[in-house]
Amino acid sequence: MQPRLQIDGLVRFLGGRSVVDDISLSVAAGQVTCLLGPSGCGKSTTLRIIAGVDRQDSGVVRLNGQIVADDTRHLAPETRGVGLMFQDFALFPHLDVAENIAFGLKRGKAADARVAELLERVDLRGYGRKHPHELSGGEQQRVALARALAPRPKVMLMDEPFSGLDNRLRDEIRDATLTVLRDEGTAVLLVTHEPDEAMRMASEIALMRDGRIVQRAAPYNIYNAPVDRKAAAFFSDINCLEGVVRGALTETPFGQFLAPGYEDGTAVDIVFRPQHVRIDFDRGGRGPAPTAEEGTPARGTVERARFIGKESLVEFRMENVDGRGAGALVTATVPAVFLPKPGTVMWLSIRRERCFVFPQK
Ligand SMILES: Nc1ncnc2c1ncn2[C@@H]1O[C@H](COP(=O)(O)OP(=O)(O)OP(=O)(O)O)[C@@H](O)[C@H]1O
Repeated sequence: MQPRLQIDGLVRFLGGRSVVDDISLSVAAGQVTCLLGPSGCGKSTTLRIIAGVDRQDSGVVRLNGQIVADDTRHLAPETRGVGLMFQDFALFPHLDVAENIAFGLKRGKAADARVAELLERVDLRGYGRKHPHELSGGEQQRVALARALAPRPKVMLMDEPFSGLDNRLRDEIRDATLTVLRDEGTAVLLVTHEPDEAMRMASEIALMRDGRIVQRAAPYNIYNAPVDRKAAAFFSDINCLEGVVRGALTETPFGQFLAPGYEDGTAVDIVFRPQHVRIDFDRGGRGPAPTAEEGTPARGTVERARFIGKESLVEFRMENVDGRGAGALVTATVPAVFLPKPGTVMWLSIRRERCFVFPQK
């Protein structure tokens, strides 16, 4: 199936540097792609080029198979047939909800029917005659979504559309928005700097850094197979042990790790997430037996334990094991209240498949 949105080799120079540096991606009908990355990495500029409110220095934008921007062509934003939803989703204050939603439509029976359908869809039946100031933030957001969807855009561009909402409302609105977009079969490109939002919304995440896409994958894959240490760290706190490769292996307090493809002497980081650390009590100086999956357990001493709402964070100082990894700090999260006293000795293990070995930069 032809992608609804396709961009190839987009480049944009601003302030003497390329803030968008050779970006390519495509989004199919019914798919939500999240452009995720830290502030200033070029997400909004990419979106603005696709919308037609900014112009690329090179590259091609295709919507529904048609070129809308390349070296010679630049279709005006209003002729591109894309829906836009930005951070300040400002509704027209002097128009009521129904008039806001109908704004981009030709007046008539079909428009009335579409407005009624959308009011139903965003769960605002009976709100048509209200004015924006009579609505909560979440309700205004849903009107903005309905307004953007009214002309049945095949592609929807969203830039941090939920950032004005408070936390609890945000989750609810995100889910509701997703349902509506899926029902409409819209191809969505959503810009966000929040990994949680991307994990929650995306069929595919395009992780951006310094104007480039460093990894494109489904949320599960990007979380469980990050392309480098920074990509791993973007989604959660990480633990990092340092090692040196010898014979395609590297030694850690948790035994040897495979480091295939690295030359002897390469300095590597062994990266794993705190929620993938297993903790066991010390039984007379002994811990659990090593297994193929969990590797070799290693002993650590609790330095600090904190309860942070849903879970507890426990920090361990690792013991010296045959000269390996002495003094490394490892954090484990436990999904409950678990607050061992500082100085408590415990055994830590990590599932092999949850560890990533990256070259040190
Ligand atoms: N008109 C401009 N002149 C010079 N530099 C610019 C201009 N517009 C944007 N930039 C720079 O381009 C980079 C990318 O900006 P952009 O808004 O695309 O980033 P972003 O990833 O969307 O960030 P944020 O999440 O903060 O909006 C930033 O470093 C910004 O300072």
